[in-house]
Amino acid sequence: MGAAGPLTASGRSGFHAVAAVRKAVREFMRTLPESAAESLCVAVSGGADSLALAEAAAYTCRSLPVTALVVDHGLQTGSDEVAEKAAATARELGVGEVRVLPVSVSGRGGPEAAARRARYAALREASAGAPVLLGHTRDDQAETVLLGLGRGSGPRSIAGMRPYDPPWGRPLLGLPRATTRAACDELGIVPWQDPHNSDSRYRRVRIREEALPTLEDVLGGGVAGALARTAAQLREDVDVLDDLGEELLAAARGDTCGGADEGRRTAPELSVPVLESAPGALRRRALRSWLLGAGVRELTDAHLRSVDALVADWRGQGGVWLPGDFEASRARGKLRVEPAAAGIITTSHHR
Ligand SMILES: Nc1ncnc2c1ncn2[C@@H]1O[C@H](COP(=O)(O)OP(=O)(O)OP(=O)(O)O)[C@@H](O)[C@H]1O
Repeated sequence: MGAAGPLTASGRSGFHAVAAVRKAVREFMRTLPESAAESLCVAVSGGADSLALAEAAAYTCRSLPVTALVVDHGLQTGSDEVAEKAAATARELGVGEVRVLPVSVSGRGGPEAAARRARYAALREASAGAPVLLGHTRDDQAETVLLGLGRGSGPRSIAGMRPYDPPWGRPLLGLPRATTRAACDELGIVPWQDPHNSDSRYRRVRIREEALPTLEDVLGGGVAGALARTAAQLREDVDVLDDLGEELLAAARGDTCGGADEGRRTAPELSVPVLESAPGALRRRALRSWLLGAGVRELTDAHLRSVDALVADWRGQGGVWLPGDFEASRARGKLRVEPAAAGIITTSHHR
């Protein structure tokens, strides 16, 4: 079809949605640091969002090598055909290079979560440091915010997905999903409909099909946009607080201007008096960053608050158990974290 070609050559009017998607990509590209804009990948599932995005990237970034990456999870029979069809459509839309990445899906958390992990890992590896554009739209953002609110998540979650969180780029976060659907119509392509997207056993699907329309009835149209705007405002605040948390962490580690030495960076002890003097919101940010840096994963708010209690509510309690068999403890005015097997004597566990 060579859609990018004929659309440009004919200069036909009426391609409003295609133009809107291209504009979003152009504006996104302007925000990238120069070093990140030498080549580009687009993650293409074959759905309307990522196909409209692929066309816009190929058209807008003609001077760059653009590669479409299609992940085949191999979960359903025929998944290879879906992937090949997505790849063929991306080629038709003008993408120069297209790669299908077969992945094997296994591990914890059910097939959906495992597929998602495998997909992001394969995309990251195949992109070799280039930005990877994803087709998340404003509606996806609104759903993410509502899901976070329903779980009682913290501000980082409610702040939603970031437009650029290297290597992931999300140029379409400001556009409604209807625009990508309309763009596909204008381009004359029929996108793949993921059966999961209409399976009401998924909470996200019910948010999309039931909760958001109800909220629109009550609050008026434009709720998705409003939620996305709230998320964007929150992101600015979260970024400031995160930076302050990092400063507190550096102070608690006793870093000098030159930064911590290598040994300290991997398992630094933190000064309790420095942490004690800070507000809880910053302290918990500093502790989170410290624990992640030490290799602790899957930290919940409850874990974080238990570690924080070693600082702010100290009653001589023992170590705090953390996922991955780490233990945080306090002794002689210092906090430390290390693998539990290292022999810390634990008098109380927070499992
Ligand atoms: N099989 C796939 N191959 C390549 N890219 C994909 C694939 N599936 C999804 N993507 C990319 O991820 C984007 C978001 O898709 P989807 O919402 O289904 O994925 P998700 O990562 O599970 O979403 P979320 O991040 O909201 O949980 C798509 O627009 C596309 O860019």
